[in-house]
Amino acid sequence: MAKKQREISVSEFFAKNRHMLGFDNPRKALLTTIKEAVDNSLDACEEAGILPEIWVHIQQMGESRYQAAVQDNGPGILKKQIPLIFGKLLYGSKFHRLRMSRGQQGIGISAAGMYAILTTGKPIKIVSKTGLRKDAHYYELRIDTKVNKPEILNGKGNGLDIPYGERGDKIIQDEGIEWVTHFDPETPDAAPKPIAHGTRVSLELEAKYQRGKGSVDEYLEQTAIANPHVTLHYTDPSGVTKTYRRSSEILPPEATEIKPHPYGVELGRLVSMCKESTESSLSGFLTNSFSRVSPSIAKQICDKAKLSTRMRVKRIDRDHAEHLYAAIQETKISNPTTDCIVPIGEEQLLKGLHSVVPAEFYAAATRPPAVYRGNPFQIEVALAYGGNVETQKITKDLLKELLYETDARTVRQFLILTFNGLGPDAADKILKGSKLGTRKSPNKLKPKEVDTLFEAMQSVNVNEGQSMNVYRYANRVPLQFQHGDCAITKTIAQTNWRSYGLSQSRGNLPSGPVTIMVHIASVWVPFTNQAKEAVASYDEIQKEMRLALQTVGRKLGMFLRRRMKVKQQADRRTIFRRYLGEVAQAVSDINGADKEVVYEQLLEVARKKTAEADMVLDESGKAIDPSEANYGGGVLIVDKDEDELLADLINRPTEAEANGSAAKPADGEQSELFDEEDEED
Ligand SMILES: Nc1ncnc2c1ncn2[C@@H]1O[C@H](COP(=O)(O)OP(=O)(O)OP(=O)(O)O)[C@@H](O)[C@H]1O
Repeated sequence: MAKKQREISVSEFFAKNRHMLGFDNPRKALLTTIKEAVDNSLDACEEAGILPEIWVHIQQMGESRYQAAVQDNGPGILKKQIPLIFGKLLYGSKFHRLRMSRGQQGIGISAAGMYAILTTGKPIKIVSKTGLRKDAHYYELRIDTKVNKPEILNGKGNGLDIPYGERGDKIIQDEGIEWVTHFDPETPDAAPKPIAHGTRVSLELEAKYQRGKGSVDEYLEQTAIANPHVTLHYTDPSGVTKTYRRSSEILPPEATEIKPHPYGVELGRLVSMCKESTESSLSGFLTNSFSRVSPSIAKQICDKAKLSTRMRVKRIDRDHAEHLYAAIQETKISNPTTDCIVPIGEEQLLKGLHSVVPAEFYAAATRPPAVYRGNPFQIEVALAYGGNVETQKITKDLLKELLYETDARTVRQFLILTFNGLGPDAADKILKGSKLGTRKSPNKLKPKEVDTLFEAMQSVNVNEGQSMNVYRYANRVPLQFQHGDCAITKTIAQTNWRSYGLSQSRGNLPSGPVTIMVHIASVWVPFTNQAKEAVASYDEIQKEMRLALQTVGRKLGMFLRRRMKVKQQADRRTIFRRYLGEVAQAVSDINGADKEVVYEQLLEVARKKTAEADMVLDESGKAIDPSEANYGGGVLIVDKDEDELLADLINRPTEAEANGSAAKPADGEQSELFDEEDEED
């Protein structure tokens, strides 16, 4: 047995356990590859203070083979770093620091390269350039899993330098190197600007392209929501390019790096920090290695641990460290600074959500920063209510393509798996509407059946059968898998949405036409696995999520209650007004009174009787002064008709009343005239 013992390299381990990194099936492998590359591009651009522009290109190379390429206008990578970044697992700039970024582990893109090599044998190709007049570098490399080291395959093991200018252009052409050279011109007649720097990575891998939930398309769309400062060009395998243009020209403020907080450091880490420290005294070690430790706090810790402040750090053994660790827990140390967190912000959240999810009502809430295990974090929530379901947004051609692509066995399963927020009840309703049997296979539908399915998807009202559509984000990256295990989903399901006007069965997501996005921003997001798919359930994190959800929930409840009350009273007012003309005429016929005066008086009574249409309710449903009607910020009400309805009914007389036309019960056609106006209302 002893002879069989040998070291296992980290890449050998992950090659066997690729599911841990998000490569469990061909469809997910394509998504993870794109995601790792795009997240890196965004991190690199933001760190360098560059407004990101990213090109994503997926091409089908064989039945189950795709090439995924991602290019950015980031700072580029130094020549000698390129092989290590893309050809060595656990190599990166982000792991050893506490700074908010999308990547943190140093595994992502090299793991994608390793998966590509394992499944197709094709090397990962990288072009990188650090300035307009600088050489670009082109590498084709593979990861040697036995030793976890890069192996450069082109340029006799040295890669290829591409000089600036025509000579370089020729090399690019001759070698067939893919590289977007210019930005799209801002106006059709403007000269296109050259791309001065950036990185392009392309990989050929065994993969499956399929839209719907958990797809590349969904990831890119959700990325656009949470990153309104990014322009994203996406060319899908059919060659269609979709561009998400940035809606904000402002980069998020730069995130600052912080030192670890003493409360967040475990014993083992404390021991290794002592070993690695170059400080001579214990006091110096404590004050310089941790945040929020002043010399006086350091003294308190040392006193409690019964160690001298001048003790040499190198002499600290496990026993000392244990005392030190216990003393840290007993000492009152203020929370870490939280200015290292950069939230998206309520305004940007509303903008982002509005640009991708058409709805009637939007609310957003950004909580103040908080701390878990010594790590600062911040929670944000945005909610959109109303609007069309995804099934109503698609074209018939797209439906045909989706039916062809899916591997769902039944049409019912296809509907649930493909469209966000479409629960089993809604799928059943559509099936019933289309009169298709429940067992029909989506790939085998006849053209006529596709037509009826499409019609049912457009016409059947599935608002009630919809379940809440949840977008989860960590440091602006969408999380698309493991919903059930994620603290975000759990907290949403534990929140009581019934009190905010939605229906919900206990412990489940509420139903209704609602999309909610929850963002956790942190210097270290506690993921449940290396594939970074779900957030771990720390009490502190769940508490902050709950508070943010309640804030937007209350605003939604207020909107729904207001809308219902106003609508009820508006209906009543409509009915009254429909008959006032007739009544005024009849009264005038009986007693000779001036019918216009009678009409005015009756109108006044009707207005008073339906005064609640003018009433504004607070979040607990109590009536408040209309001038104080205020959701407390972070709210966007979009639907024009709805807005006009509210404004008209709450604060102003109707247009007809204002110009006096409604007050004239002149002839027999009067009631019809009212009817028309009422419908408009
Ligand atoms: N497009 C890029 N432009 C500039 N630097 C990059 C680019 N892509 C990767 N890097 C550098 O390469 C390093 C390794 O990237 P990798 O995706 O392997 O890990 P990571 O982003 O640090 O962490 P994670 O494994 O959590 O994604 C990054 O830390 C970054 O410094």
